[in-house]
Amino acid sequence: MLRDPSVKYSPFPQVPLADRQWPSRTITQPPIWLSTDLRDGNQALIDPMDAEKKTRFFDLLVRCGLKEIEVGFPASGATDFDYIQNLVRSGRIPDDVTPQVLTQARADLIRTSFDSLQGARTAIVHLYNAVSPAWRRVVFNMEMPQIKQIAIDGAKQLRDNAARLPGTDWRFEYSPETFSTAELDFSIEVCAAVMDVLQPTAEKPIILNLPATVEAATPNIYADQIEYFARHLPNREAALISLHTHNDRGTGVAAAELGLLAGADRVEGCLFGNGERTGNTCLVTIALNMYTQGVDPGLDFSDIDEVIATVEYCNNIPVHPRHPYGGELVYTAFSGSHQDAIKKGFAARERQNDEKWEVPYLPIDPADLGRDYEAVIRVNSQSGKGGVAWVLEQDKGLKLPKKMQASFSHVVQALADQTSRELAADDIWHAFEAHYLASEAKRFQLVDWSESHSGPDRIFAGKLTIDGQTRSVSGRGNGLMSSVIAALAESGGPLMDIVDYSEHAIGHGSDAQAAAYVECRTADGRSLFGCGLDTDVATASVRAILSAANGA
Ligand SMILES: CC(=O)SCCNC(=O)CCNC(=O)[C@H](O)C(C)(C)COP(=O)(O)OP(=O)(O)OC[C@H]1O[C@@H](n2cnc3c(N)ncnc32)[C@H](O)[C@@H]1OP(=O)(O)O
Ligand SMILES: CC(C)C(=O)C(=O)O
Repeated sequence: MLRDPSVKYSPFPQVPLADRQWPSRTITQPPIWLSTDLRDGNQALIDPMDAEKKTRFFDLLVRCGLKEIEVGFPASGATDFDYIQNLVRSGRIPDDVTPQVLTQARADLIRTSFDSLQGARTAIVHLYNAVSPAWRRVVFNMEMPQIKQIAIDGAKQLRDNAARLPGTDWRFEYSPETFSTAELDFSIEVCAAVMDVLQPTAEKPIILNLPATVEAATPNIYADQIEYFARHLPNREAALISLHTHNDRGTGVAAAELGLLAGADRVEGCLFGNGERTGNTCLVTIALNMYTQGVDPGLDFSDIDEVIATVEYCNNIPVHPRHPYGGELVYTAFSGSHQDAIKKGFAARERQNDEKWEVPYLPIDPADLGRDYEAVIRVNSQSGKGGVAWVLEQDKGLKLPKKMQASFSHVVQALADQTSRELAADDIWHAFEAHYLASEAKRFQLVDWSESHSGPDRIFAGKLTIDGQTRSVSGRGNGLMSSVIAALAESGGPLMDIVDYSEHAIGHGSDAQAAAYVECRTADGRSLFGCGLDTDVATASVRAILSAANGA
């Protein structure tokens, strides 16, 4: 790296727009969406999609609600050309979906592009040529007037080919490629020249797509560029302004969002941000960002896992586990304070009377995307009692009292530190079983019991295994639990008092079980926690006392 990067790189200049309006606007309605997965996404893949993959992707895009889909670059070769022709002939393009194709501004390529769409009811042909200084100099070795002429000639080809194939309702899109690094007034001049040729109207507008072909500035600059363009373009009402951002600086989504504030009508992008280099703007993220602001994006990602599976299959690229909204880990908290807040958020939700979503650390309800709540909390060495309790509740229906949660969490923490890995629900359950529930290794185990009354007292008569020997024990108290404690004390067990008791049902009907929890205090002031599970609630509480005694 250079000590002084300014010898090699220059800061991006400001846009001369003193009275910019976009910063005080909000997005209140969705744009027109175009998916370029089958074109910009596809051209960036190691192995571009074959017809089978393109078909699967196309069908997915239709299911997600895309109404404009860039299906390929027909002049690139037979793979795309044949796919597009077959797509048109197959009848699988719904009436409300418009296919779009991209072409360079070269007469033969434009002709091929039109031919690929022959027979389509309606279609968009998208023409591009780069307009920025570096491309003019390096790629084309041309001055501004010649670059403008490429666009004008291309527009004439669009017009003439549309006249050649009148069976289709043709629409046109023009991209001044590299718009965001070009002189704004020149982009406007070129777009206006293209409009002069194609004569769009408010009823049949041209799409002017303004790409950040390579993202080179902060998103506010892109927004300024869009607002400037929209305010200075002649005959603005005859154009739909479209955004096409790339993610080179990691702000492709932000740029598109600010571009919408700046007055754009349409957004081009790819699912999960596939595309050249760092990718195109992610349509899933922008759409769901709107959704979480209460704006219906008009795209349906309610089965996000199906979307991911198809996208990963077709692109042969995994969706990153931290990708917004879709990533495997984006609704998962491992850390204790997040888990505590999420658990409280879900508990508060059960008590509230409306749908408003206010679960801390979860910006969207995972259920809206077809995800369940199982993965929202996972346990490792960073976790806390709330997380452990959540997993036991989700997995086994156990609702541990708060102090017992804290006590058991030490057991789990030790296990996580020892194993240095995530603990699965099964690991946690086995630790709980080993710690609280009956097992061969426990000192006191229940075999059978009965209860009788003597005046105000209760008399517990139990058959227990104590230190491996089956023995009959009995105890007297003013309730069942105190009589069990008395029986234990007379049989070599600890002297304890009950400090806290709770119980709840697990499940419903004849399969229901009772869970009982006790906190006992020993003569020397220690707290012992116990849990008992049984189909009978009284037996569950007897087991809970024995469980606490086993902890002594
Ligand atoms: C920003 C983007 O994503 S743009 C889309 C890019 N996508 C693709 O390129 C995928 C499909 N492309 C292809 O299959 C091929 O590149 C083709 C069929 C388009 C063209 O193939 P070829 O002519 O063999 O090669 P190539 O792409 O290198 O052509 C470069 C020539 O086109 C010119 N050119 C580049 N872009 C354009 C344009 N938009 N309009 C007119 N001419 C252009 C270049 O200046 C260069 O001209 P030169 O040969 O006189 O120097
Ligand atoms: C052709 C245009 C729209 C493009 O893909 C880009 O500039 O990134």
